[in-house]
Amino acid sequence: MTESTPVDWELARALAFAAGQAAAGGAEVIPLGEADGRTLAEPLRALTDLPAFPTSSIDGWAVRGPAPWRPVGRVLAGGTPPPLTADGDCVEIATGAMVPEGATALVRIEDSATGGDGRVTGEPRAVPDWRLPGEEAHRGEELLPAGTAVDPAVIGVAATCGYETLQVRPAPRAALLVFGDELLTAGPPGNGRVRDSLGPQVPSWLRRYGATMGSVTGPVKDTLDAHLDAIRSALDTADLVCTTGGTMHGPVDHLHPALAELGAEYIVNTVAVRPGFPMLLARVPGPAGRPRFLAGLPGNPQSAIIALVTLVAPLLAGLRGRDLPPLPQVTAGTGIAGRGDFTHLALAALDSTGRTATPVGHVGSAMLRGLANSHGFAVVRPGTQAAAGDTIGFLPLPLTPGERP
Ligand SMILES: Nc1nc2c(c(=O)[nH]1)N[C@H]1C(S)=C(S)[C@@H](COP(=O)(O)OP(=O)(O)OC[C@H]3O[C@@H](n4cnc5c(N)ncnc54)[C@H](O)[C@@H]3O)O[C@H]1N2
Ligand code: MOO
Repeated sequence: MTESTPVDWELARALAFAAGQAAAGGAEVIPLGEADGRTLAEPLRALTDLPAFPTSSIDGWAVRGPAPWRPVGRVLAGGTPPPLTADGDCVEIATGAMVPEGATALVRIEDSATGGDGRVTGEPRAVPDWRLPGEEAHRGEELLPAGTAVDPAVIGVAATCGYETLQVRPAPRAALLVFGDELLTAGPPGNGRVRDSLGPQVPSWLRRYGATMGSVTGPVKDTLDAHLDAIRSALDTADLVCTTGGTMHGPVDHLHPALAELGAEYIVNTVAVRPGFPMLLARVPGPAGRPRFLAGLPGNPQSAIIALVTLVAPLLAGLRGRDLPPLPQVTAGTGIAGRGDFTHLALAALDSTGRTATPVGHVGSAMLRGLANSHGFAVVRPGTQAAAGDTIGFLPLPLTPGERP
């Protein structure tokens, strides 16, 4: 049986992040429309001045010299107008159209009048109604640094600049293996059997942490051979294999023996955190020398999620070229007990300001009800306890703002 000293919780996060960073992929080129959630592998630079040409921001007239003006043509968005060569000439112009060379002002249609002789009069506004080249960005200017998280707005800026593709970090590919002969995959629990609650939820958490989800397999039979086969086959295509259950040393807990058989090297083997301490993260030799990872999530469902937020989230952040987000500081809404030498992660809900965290109920390690009512975990460090009003760390779940009241 493998005995190990539990690693401090903050150190465990840092080790997982560093392991991910060290194994992060280079760059790949993907179409803009597929880039949401990726990380820029190189800075995003303006390919031209932005706007790229003097652009009308109104519908009206581009005029030259003093009024009245004689209309000599029309320029629509998308066209390249001939220059206005003589004072007293104007062209009708549409919003978004290129302002002709020689124009001295733009006059809004509603600020103009056309006389019986067809000549136009009117007053330009004090603030010019056109956008100058380079107003938003100059050609070659860095708009966003490498390491920027790609979101829809970043995709929009890239499109504005004229990009069709982006150089981004590869998305880590994850697979999930669920261990436990006692698990049911359908119907209500009873007669010694429980429903697998991790197979259905862990892939969605992994996606929220930026992984591309591959196979989900289970329940895998409780034999060492079945574990080995399942892990080997998952490692064929995944950068990260998450397993659930079997992290302890019971009669049918085969994870540690399987890791030994695979020649895995522990990055973290048990963490000084409650709940969730039997969690582990290992590096497994992969084909073509590419590092692969196995995260062993404990079987108790809340403990499995704590292992995800503790080890898997930082690992994936490192693999994706992201930073490890610092823990926000919040105020404890009530007292929260410490757990001796271990860090206590207490499921908690934030108030509407997001600044006060109050523990919720139903938080046993075998329960999930508290998780579904929380925004994350209040962090009570070893040897401490929190009193109401104390400032403590808070580890958020990957929920979008407003998703959970
Ligand atoms: N002698 C000791 N036994 C245990 C200790 C200990 O310190 N000494 N620690 C307990 C703690 S803490 C945890 S956490 C669990 C972790 O055990 P495993 O990772 O080996 O998990 P299993 O034994 O396979 O399962 C534990 C528990 O969780 C249920 N389970 C498993 N998978 C699922 C799933 N996909 N969906 C729902 N429920 C699941 C399983 O039925 C068990 O009830 O070890 C303790 N034991
Ligand atoms: O720490 Mo276990 O992980 O209590 O459920």
